[in-house]
Amino acid sequence: KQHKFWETQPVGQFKDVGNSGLPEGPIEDPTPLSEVKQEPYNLPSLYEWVTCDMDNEETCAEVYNLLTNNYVEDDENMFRFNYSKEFLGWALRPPGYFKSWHIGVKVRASKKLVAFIAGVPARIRVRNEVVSMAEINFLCVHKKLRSKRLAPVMIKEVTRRVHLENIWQAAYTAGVVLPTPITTCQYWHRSLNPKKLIDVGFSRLGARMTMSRTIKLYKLPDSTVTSGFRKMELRDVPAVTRLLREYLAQFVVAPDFDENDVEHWLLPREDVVDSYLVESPETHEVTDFCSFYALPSSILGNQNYSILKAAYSYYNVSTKTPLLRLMNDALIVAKKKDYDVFNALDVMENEAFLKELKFGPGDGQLHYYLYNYRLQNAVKPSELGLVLL
Ligand SMILES: COc1cccc(CC(=N)NC(=O)c2cccnc2OC2CCNCC2)c1
Repeated sequence: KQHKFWETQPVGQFKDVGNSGLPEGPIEDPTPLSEVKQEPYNLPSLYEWVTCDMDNEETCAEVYNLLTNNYVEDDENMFRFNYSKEFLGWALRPPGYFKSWHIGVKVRASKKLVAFIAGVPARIRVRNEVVSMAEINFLCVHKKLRSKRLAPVMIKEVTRRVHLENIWQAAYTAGVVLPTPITTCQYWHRSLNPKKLIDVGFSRLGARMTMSRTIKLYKLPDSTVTSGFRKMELRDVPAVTRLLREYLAQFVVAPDFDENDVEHWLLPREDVVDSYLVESPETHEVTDFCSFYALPSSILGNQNYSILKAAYSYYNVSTKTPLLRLMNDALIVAKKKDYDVFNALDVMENEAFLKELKFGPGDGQLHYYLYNYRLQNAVKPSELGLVLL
């Protein structure tokens, strides 16, 4: 019964794990475009498909409101992701994006948006193969329409529209185990505003710890310590692209960023994404890079606070500045920008700074998946160079 839908899909199946007879790579071959289903999948008659034009303020607000009230919550239902409209506009419109991959479901009668799923194109390298993929994200069904089996038909519809653009693979993450994770990551949190985190129930006062002792434990300097540390600017795109491409080459799965991608995904945008680099004062060479994105959460049911300001570690490269010092500067700027917590996954080389910089382990895991692409051996989180929003 479990995974009835996923057992029908070209994904690594649990029964095949460890079967070294199956080759690494695409599971199914591309279908000739003429044979791809031309018309949308059937929805229950009360509902209709809509394409959400994220250039349109009103549509962006509809998607924002649906996610704000119905998207992913933590395991204890105390917090819910609250992606901002600006963030959604950024996340869904990278170079080469397809409007047709921003898919909504509306109630025919009321025109109310009750479900959403989105994809964006990405070139992802898997070992030595660069594969054109869709990164699928923001699958959301209104709380009142759960268990109506809407998610499978939405996944089939976005897959159909991705196929129409001659793309046959996808990457996605989930907090739940589906057939079959390519890796499972642990998430970690670094308190920046411990008093608020304890007040809202995100953290608990440590045993034998007082509040003042806890505040002192997480205190950070007022300014960064690395000389040459500054915000990334447009003129830095070529250097950051070189630095990032060289760095990501070491991972089994990683984005194949070009300058256009770097300009979109890493140039700072107020309250969306922040990027800093170290430019050597002597040689003016860009030697290090760190970045984080802004993903607040609604706090469900607290008298004093309604929003948790969270920064999420994005891509970081250290070649001259020790990673510890680079990431501590990232914490310092995040604190300065009034973030309450700095989150990170144990991907790439993050493990090297998590414990040292006083991150605590989160109580959940994030699983990474590839669609229609078999990876012989599971990837360790430290071999993963891909961060999805
Ligand atoms: C604190 O507010 C939350 C609101 C909803 C869910 C969670 C727990 C959770 N599920 N966290 C993560 O998935 C997570 C933890 C650390 C880093 N990235 C993460 O997820 C990213 C990447 C996947 N898409 C969501 C954001 C926390």
